[in-house]
Amino acid sequence: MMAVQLSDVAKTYRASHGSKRVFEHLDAVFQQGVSVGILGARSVGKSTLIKLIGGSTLPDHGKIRRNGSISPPVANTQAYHASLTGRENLHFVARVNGFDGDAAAQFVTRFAEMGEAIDQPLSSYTRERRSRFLFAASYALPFDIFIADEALYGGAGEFRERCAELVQQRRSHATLLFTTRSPQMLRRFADVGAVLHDGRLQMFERIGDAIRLFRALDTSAAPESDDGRDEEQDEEERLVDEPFGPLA
Ligand SMILES: Nc1ncnc2c1ncn2[C@@H]1O[C@H](COP(=O)(O)OP(=O)(O)OP(=O)(O)O)[C@@H](O)[C@H]1O
Repeated sequence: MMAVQLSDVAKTYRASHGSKRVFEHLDAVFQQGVSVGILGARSVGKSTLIKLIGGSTLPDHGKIRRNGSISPPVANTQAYHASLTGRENLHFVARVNGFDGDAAAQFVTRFAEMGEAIDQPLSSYTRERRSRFLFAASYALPFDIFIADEALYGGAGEFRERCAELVQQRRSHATLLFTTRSPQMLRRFADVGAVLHDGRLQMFERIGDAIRLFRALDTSAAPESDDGRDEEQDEEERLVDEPFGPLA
C-alpha cells in the first residue's frame, strides 16, 4: 500500500525579482514501511519536495495523497515556542497531532537526558541541549511516516550514536522519507534509493544504482569513502542555530 503519492505536481516560487520553477510534472509513489533515501545535488528541490510531502507548502497544481499520520521534518523548529518549556512544547505538538503528550515528554526526558531542563523554557537551553531536545522530540511521537530534510539524526558523541539507533528503530515500524547529499546515509538508512534531478524523481530498488546515477550527475558529490558526516554536521549546525518559532 502506498504511504505518499504525488501526481503531476507543479511548484514555482514567485519572488519580486522573478520566479523559479522547481517542479512541473512531478510523479512519485512511496510505499508504506519502506525507507527511501532521496539523493539530490544542491538546489534541485530536496527541501521543496519534503515540504510538499509534509504539507507545509502547497503545490500549484497536482495531487498529494497521504496514507497515515506524517511527522514534521526531523529537527524542525517551527512548531516550538522559545518561551514555553520543553514539556509544554511537547504537549502542544502531541495534542495538535492527536497523540499523548505525557508519553512524549517522558520519552524525551529519558532519551535526551533532559533532567529538570524539560520544565525550563527552550530559550534557556544550551546549544547542545537544544540539539538533543530537537532530535529526541522528532522521534517521540508514533507517526506512520517520518520525513527529514538532510538532518536525520544529530547531537554529539554517545547521544549521536543512540540517535542513529533510534532512527533505525523507528524505521522498522514506520515509513521514512529523507533527503541527503550523502550516499553513505542511503546505505545506512534506506531500503530504496531515489535521485532527484531535473524535476524528476527516479527510484531504484538497489541503493548502489541510485548512488551511481547521483555521482554521474553531481560531480561535486562526496567520494564513497567519505561518510558524509561533515555535510550532515553542517546541516545540523544550521538547524540548531535557527531560533525556535515565534515567541508565544
Ligand atoms: N521561498 C523561495 N522563494 C524563491 N525561491 C526559492 C524559495 N525556496 C527555494 N527556492 C529556490 O528553489 C530551488 C529549490 O530549492 P530547495 O531549497 O528546495 O532545493 P534543495 O535541493 O533543498 O537545495 P539545497 O541542497 O541547497 O538545500 C532553488 O533554486 C532555490 O533557490
